[in-house]
Amino acid sequence: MIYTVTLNPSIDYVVQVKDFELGTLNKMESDRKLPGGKGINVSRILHELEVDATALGFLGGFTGTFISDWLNNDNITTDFTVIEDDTRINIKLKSNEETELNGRGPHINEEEATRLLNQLSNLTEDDLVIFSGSKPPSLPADYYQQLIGKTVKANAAFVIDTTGQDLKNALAYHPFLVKPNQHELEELFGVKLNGEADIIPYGEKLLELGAQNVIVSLAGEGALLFTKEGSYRGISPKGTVKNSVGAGDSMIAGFIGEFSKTNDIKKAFQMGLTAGSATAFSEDLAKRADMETIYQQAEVRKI
Ligand SMILES: Nc1ncnc2c1ncn2[C@@H]1O[C@H](COP(=O)(O)OP(=O)(O)OP(=O)(O)O)[C@@H](O)[C@H]1O
Ligand SMILES: O=P(O)(O)OC[C@@]1(O)O[C@H](CO)[C@@H](O)[C@@H]1O
Repeated sequence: MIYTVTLNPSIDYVVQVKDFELGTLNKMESDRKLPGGKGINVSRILHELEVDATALGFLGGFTGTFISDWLNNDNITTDFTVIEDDTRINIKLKSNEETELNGRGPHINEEEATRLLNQLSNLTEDDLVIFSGSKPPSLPADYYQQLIGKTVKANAAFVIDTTGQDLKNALAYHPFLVKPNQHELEELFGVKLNGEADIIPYGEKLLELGAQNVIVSLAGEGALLFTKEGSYRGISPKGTVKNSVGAGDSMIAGFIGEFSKTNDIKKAFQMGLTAGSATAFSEDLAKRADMETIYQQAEVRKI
């Protein structure tokens, strides 16, 4: 079974404003509320790809209810840990540029944190857990390490899509996949990277540090995949970008979903590129039909 873990879900409040101006009254042209949080997005795309997965994470309050109702309505399997505090609301402001305003996240008490940890006690070696996104500040600093410890103890595989120290600490436990974007890779190693030649040594370094597979995603420029057997350049389909929120999550879901069906790393990468781009070309996350339409346009070349 595949599990996604979202420690910090959100309602994504997507608002469209024409020529947004700071310090004045702006009127929305349109607004919509979507269930968000990186692992939840991964679950939604896996569901589109007809791959079974269960969404875990913390949900609470009226905002939490909105998210669980929405996912239940879409027949997405969930087993959330219910908390007392309200799940956050993140603002995605679309104007001449895209601006994001993300909350820090709710308070999570010790009993709630333990409850989610205990859910991982039932993992087996047939399971894969996808840990995605930020951690509310009230959780212990080593909470991701505790979750990964439980996963590894059960011989289950894991993917981690987060930033900074949590990502660094995870590498020694041999994640099946990590997927920093260029900015996250630069932050991780304290460097500025210009182009593929600069990026390649740092992608390889993540393999040396313990990751089994590494994707460095480069938005419209596609992505690079590093594996023990070789490296690949991924070229994304071209299209009109409507929304970049969730493109990275879609890429992870496409990759893992396809790998779980075929065990073929190149096909998995092609589907990762496809799902990321299909989301970038959609108002919300991609639908299955969007992915099928552009799959052949995504290219994978050996470096
Ligand atoms: N403008 C775009 N045009 C085509 N494909 C895109 C575009 N933006 C993203 N993608 C696809 O989605 C993948 C992931 O995007 P990106 O590198 O922006 O990830 P990310 O920074 O983790 O995204 P986010 O945090 O917005 O979810 C890219 O490798 C590419 O395949
Ligand atoms: O604060 P985090 O967890 O890093 O990111 C949260 C978030 O920006 O990521 C998703 C897109 O990837 C959105 O649905 C959500 O609002």
